[in-house]
Amino acid sequence: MWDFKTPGIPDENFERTEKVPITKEEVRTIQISKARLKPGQTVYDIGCGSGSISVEAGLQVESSGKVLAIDHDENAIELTKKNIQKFGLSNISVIFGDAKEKIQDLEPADVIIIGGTGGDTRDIVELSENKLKSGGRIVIGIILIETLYSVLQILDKLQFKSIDITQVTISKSRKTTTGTMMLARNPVTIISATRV
Ligand SMILES: C[S@@+](CC[C@H](N)C(=O)[O-])C[C@H]1O[C@@H](n2cnc3c(N)ncnc32)[C@H](O)[C@@H]1O
Repeated sequence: MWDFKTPGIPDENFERTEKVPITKEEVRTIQISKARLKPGQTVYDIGCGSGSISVEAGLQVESSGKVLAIDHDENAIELTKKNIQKFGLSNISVIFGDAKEKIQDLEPADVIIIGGTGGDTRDIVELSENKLKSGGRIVIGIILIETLYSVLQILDKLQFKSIDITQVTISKSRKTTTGTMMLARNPVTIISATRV
């Protein structure tokens, strides 16, 4: 059982597989912070991958809230279920399928977190507009510049305000024979906004 509510659970605490990418803990921490989660909220984690965002969100919204974790990859769904079990959470439901279809049947959300859905991200953002409650938050993690451009274009046309764009490049230390060097990871852009 994980005892802390602070975002940024170390990656090594999650079950991992080679087949499923995980949003690294430092980026995850920023995403969770931008989501401004509160107890009792309903959250979608779209492209849940390892389920690390779902677990962090599940802890933040507490047992009075819920998280709907969606992925179209069976390996991701299986891994997410393992991590939910590992952290002993009962407020996360897992949905297998394409988020563009599955999102249509979901109850309205307070927060939608979208991560690494590549070419589908623009369409998922567009569909999210009608699924977010007024005042709800959207947080999008983006790696590809094509995705970034398409999301910026669509966000401007939708009913969102306070659009914030943050790009981070995390470097992590590695010991060498002569000292400690910093190794840079790829930049990640995090867009967050509030539904009007
Ligand atoms: C970078 S991973 C997300 C990592 C996750 N946030 C974590 O912390 O483990 C992106 C995920 O999005 C999923 N995905 C991509 N397009 C999707 C779509 N249209 N519907 C559902 N899942 C999708 C992929 O299968 C993949 O597991």
